[in-house]
Amino acid sequence: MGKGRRMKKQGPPAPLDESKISMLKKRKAGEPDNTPKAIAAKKRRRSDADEETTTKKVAPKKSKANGIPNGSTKVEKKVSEKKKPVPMDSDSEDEEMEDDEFGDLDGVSDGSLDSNEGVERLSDLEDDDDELEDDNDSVIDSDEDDHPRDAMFSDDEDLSDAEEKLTAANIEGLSRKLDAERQAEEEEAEQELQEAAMQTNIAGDRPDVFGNETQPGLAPDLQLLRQRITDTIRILGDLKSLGQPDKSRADYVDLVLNDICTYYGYTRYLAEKLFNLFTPMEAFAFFEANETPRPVVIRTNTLRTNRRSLAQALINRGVVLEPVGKWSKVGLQVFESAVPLGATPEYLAGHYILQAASSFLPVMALAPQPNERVLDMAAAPGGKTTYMSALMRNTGCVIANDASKPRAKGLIGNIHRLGCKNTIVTNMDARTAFPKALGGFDRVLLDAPCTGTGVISKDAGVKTSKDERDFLAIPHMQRQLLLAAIDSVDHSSKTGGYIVYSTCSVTVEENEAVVQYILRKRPNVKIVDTGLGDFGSPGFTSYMGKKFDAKMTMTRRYFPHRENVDGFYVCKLKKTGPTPATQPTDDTSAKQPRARSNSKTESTDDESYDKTPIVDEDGSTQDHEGGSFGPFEETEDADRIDRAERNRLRRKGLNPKGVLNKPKKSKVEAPKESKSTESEAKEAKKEAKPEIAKKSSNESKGEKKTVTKGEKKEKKEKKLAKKTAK
Ligand SMILES: C[S@@+](CC[C@H](N)C(=O)[O-])C[C@H]1O[C@@H](n2cnc3c(N)ncnc32)[C@H](O)[C@@H]1O
Repeated sequence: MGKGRRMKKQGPPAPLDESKISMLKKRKAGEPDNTPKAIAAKKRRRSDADEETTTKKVAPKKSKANGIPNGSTKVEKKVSEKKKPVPMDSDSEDEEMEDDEFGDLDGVSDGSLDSNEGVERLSDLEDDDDELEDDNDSVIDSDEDDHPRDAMFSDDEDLSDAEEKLTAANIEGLSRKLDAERQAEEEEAEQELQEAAMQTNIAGDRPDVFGNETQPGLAPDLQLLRQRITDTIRILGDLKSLGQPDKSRADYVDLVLNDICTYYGYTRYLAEKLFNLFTPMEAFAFFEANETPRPVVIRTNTLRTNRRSLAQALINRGVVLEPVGKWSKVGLQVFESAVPLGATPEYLAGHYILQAASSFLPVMALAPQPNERVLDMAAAPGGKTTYMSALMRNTGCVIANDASKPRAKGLIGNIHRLGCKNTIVTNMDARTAFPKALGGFDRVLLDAPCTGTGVISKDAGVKTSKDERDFLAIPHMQRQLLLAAIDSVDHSSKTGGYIVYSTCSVTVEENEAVVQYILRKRPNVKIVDTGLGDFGSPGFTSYMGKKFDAKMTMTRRYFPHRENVDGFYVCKLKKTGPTPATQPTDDTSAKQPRARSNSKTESTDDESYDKTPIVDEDGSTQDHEGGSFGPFEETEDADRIDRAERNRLRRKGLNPKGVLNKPKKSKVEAPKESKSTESEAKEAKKEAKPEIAKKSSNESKGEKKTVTKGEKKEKKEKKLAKKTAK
């Protein structure tokens, strides 16, 4: 298993410890380090002396994408021979992550516990869960120096003899883990030191980063390239004193973007889009974080067991783990494993699911309650559905829908394995199926299909596969889905009336812009607090000169380089009134019947009707939907998508007229999600509704057809009824 970020605790980043840098400086200068931390570390090392260890010279840390060294100094590493990586299954851990979170789960066992056992355990668990609620405050982060192991499971368990035994059994692995953590920290500090030295070197003069162009035809020197990226970023941070007088900011941005494309392998289009989300320095950290995998996390299935029993069972199998962080009561971060995590008896019995930490968040925000009616609109492979089912303690009903048949099969596999008995799986295009087929839900989760820019470390293909067209077509679909989600909720639900919208993408087009759009289209919803606390960062209220609703700060963003989790976005909405009777005709859901409502009373919550005009940063009122992301109207979206397609073909050297006039299947037809496999994507193509570009002109026909069929059916039924009456 790799070190560094994978070993790091998931959560808010710790503040930079400057003592680390001075400590390393001292060490470099040959001075003994007499800080209490260093003395404690020496003691620990001495007590480890019995352990069978080998001292190896390890090559400098390499960048995963291109194999270039990150630093120039060689580090002496103390490596335990017993150390094992975390095997996710017999093939590869990353594959398993893919499989679990996004892949096809055909063939997954449906669990080995019989139903009686399940029922018995359930009653135990309910007690456990109550304990969980009460004890959460006592969690001590294991990063803390004082007796971290004692407190490891203190959020959901009392300290006891069993815990001591558990700790003892795990102590060897944990000490190795601590060594690894310390080493990762030292490496990081070393790198910081080098960067600081580099910064000091260039602080005095104005470095000429434009001078060393790669010779045409020659492979770029990646180490030099990396150096130039850091230099340029440094210059961009203080252009006035470090920039060349004849060069503008745009010149430097252009240079660094080209270098980022060459170094990390992004298309220029995507590199620019992602770079613009951050300051240059932070953008660099983001691109770097995408090169290393996130920590392996499993979620305890509280329908089958509790976290403590699961941890004990896995520790007995040689797994080194600890609670994922204070923010979750069911997550366990796995550091090492002697066994494949996707094939343990506990896995097969449905005691846990491999699930990325950030995937917990939308469900925690939705907070489904026992006995509610809940819809998971895009559910496969079911990580979130099964969590919802567990939070509802197998009561009420979860409709788990997915447009892809093969993925829906995987969803069924997981539902069986984890023992969810309150779940019904449907296989429909959620844009048109809801609320037409079913509505009036207490809560709806829309974990939308997206471009996957938050999970590049899992799927590097995103770097080159997502183009302008995707960033128009996918947000378009997300808006349609979100409108359908809102219309499917019962605003007068006694316990709910909530919608959670989430994506594993970090772009504004797929997140704040989608939410902004629906706020304008559905004045009967308002943004509410996600309940996820301070974890993550607030959503953007402005971007590239456009302003969004002030409440957008209540939505949450998560980034690989900040929280060490997959990039994610979570927005919670509350429906406060019924869907307006007259809907604009530019979205599909507008043409559908309204959600089933239990009450005819309208909400009087004026706060939800935020009529404040959205203004640009220059003060002008946006006279179109969504500002620069709009106008989001069906026909105009189709035009934009067509234009983007023509540009793409031209860039490829093809004649758009010749190509586009041929009858062909559009890429938009299958809202290919970065996480799905190719076969799933093909299936999704079959399943998905007609392409958006064609849709604009055909939709009205399609709608008419449906209406005509419906009318015919109605007439027939009336005739039949008359006959019967006669
Ligand atoms: C981000 S994944 C969902 C992951 C899932 N929520 C989980 O936690 O396991 C998005 C899903 O949306 C599905 N999808 C795409 N277009 C859809 C549509 N129009 N209606 C319903 N589902 C759709 C894809 O097949 C994919 O499984």
